Amino acid sequence: MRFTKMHGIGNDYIYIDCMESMPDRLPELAREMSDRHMGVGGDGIVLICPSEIADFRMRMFNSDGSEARMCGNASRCIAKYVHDHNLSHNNPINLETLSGIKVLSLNMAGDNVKSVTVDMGEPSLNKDDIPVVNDDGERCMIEKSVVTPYGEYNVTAVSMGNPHGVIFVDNLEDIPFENLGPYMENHPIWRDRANIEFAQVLSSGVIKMRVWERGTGETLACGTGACATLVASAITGRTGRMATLKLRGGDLDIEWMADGHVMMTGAATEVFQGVYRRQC
Ligand SMILES: N[C@H](CCC[C@H](N)C(=O)O)C(=O)O
Repeated sequence: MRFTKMHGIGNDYIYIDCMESMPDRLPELAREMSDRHMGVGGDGIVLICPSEIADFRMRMFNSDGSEARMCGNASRCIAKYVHDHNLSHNNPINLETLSGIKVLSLNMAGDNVKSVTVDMGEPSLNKDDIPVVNDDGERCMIEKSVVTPYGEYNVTAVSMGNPHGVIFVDNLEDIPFENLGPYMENHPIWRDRANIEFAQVLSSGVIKMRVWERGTGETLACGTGACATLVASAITGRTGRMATLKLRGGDLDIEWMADGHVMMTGAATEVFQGVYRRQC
């Protein structure tokens, strides 16, 4: 099985071109290929498939085998892949996802893809959309206090087509990330677990963040998580509607437009291609 290893500012996935055929037992394949010792190694797998309603269709599986409804960093890498591998010369490219069609704009330098801007669509703060277990009759969950064995934290729930819990802290160095991340990912307030973002606002236009992803654990970057963090920051008055999100793997420029759509711009990198011998 041929594959291409790519990353979006360090959020590394294994990309499989499924324009002709689709492997079976995808959760098992995701777990096996993502293993960093006995497989290829990655945060998960991403399938590039034909679509009847867009240019391409994305399916994305976390390293634990769970399928996600949207992946921001992978969307940018798909745009670069289909351009570089001559699958399409459209610009923008329409990508079908489980969270609707996303529009991917290639920012070119000559024939090289310098960066990609993704229209991530509109966020939702409605607890039913995230989904959050609704135990207090509130429509949204904004700065809700959650008591944990590691201290009390205020959580803001945002959907970018997938669930996010955003926690603002004074200093990212001072949090018990390895314990708090999985605890919050699996907290019973989430019906389907959640991606957890820890964010430190550095200025009105710069936010530093670390992310514990649902189904993968810590990643060096999370595109949907960066968008969710910007939205949470704007609605809680910490920043405006545009900021640079500084993640461990690099920066993303995010803007929450007046029309409600969130635009995310960042790099996409192809690292190597290979042939995988399936074990399962
Ligand atoms: N772990 C996420 C999917 C990957 C999202 C992230 N890698 C991104 O770039 O948006 C979830 O289960 O919803």
